[in-house]
Amino acid sequence: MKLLFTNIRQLLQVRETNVTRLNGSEMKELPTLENAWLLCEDGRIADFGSMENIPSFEDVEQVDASGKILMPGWIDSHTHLVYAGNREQEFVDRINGLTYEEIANKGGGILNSAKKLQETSAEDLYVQSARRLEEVMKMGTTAIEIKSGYGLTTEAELKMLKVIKRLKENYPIEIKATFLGAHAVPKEYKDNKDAYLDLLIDEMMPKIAQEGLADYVDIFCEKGYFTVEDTHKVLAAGEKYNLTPKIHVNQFNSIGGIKAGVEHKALSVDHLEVMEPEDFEVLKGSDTMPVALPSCSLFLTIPYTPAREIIDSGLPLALATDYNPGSTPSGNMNLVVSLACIKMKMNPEEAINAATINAAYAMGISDTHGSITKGKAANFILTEKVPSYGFLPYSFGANHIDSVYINGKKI
Ligand SMILES: N=CN[C@@H](CCC(=O)O)C(=O)O
Ligand SMILES: [Zn+2]
Repeated sequence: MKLLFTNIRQLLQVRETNVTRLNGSEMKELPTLENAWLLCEDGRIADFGSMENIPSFEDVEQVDASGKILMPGWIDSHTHLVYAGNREQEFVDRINGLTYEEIANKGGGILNSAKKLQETSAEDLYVQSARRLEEVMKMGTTAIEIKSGYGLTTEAELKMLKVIKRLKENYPIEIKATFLGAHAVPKEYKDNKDAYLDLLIDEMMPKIAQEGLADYVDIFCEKGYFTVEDTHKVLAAGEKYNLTPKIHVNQFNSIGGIKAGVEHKALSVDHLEVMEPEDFEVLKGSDTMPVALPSCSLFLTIPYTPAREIIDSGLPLALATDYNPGSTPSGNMNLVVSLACIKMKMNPEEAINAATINAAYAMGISDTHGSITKGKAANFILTEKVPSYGFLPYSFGANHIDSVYINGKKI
């Protein structure tokens, strides 16, 4: 099956040879082909070029992209999309003055979602999660990472990871699964966190590994959740099962989690709303991708990740949604890219690079996703008629998506 896009106003993120990640000032450049064509074959990008030199093709389905932009689909490298119910009440509590921390201390927050999830059947959880997955795919997300972490018992963590597996089987979108058993300490282990970590390491991890349910391991390294020492322990255990770390750090406090992540060769360190000079230093020269989650900052009214300092110090940066019921009940990557420009002072080029090439790196799929490169997955956003790519983050709140393609098929 061949699919040919013609008269593309702007073909974005064109890389003749694969680029796995963009550091610092490299993020300013977004290679763009004006008035272009692109051919897909068997779900992959076969060729592309300028309309001035378009070859003649036979047996192709043609899409006229006049006035439209064709670009790689968004890659969302950090989500908690599998969850039960919602936390609308906590939203109202925060409007009325409580903080996220105060709500968590009262037994709300992650523990509230864990209770709901434990009481929800696997089937119901699947149906709720599938609806969210379909929603984000329509908004241009063509690859996504999904975490466990609202189970907090062996049974419920496995239930979450099996739902992710079922989503992988039933949807064309690329999905990576992350085991986040260390998301919060369950009530029953309030005074014995070590016993919970033992359960996580000695019972949950072996079962998850045996059934091949996770690609990555995560931990919420934060005051009131898990310490740096806990982080070392969980990540070292994950290594034994080939679970590469992708961790939650520096959301509210800088306590040394980034250093721990880098020492364990974390693929990414995520959140980073609070950064100290030593955090920048440990990231320099590492293979770890910093990931910012601006819609979490918007929803919780907490600081935004200091993107400018990160990029201007020569580091790479990726963007993701953090879609979850407590801190970010939104999986809209278009909004994330707008917020990155508006609130974090990233240029449109930097934000688009952060949500495509660098996001692919943070998900471990750089070889196959994230750019318009021959042989990569034919995963695209075809926009409505827009004047140029800068209009996408500028006109925030609108998605401007005409259609989304995954593996060369319109979804
Ligand atoms: N910070 C930790 N975990 C999630 C939020 C969890 C929740 O509130 O349910 C996050 O990334 O923001
Ligand atoms: Zn998160």
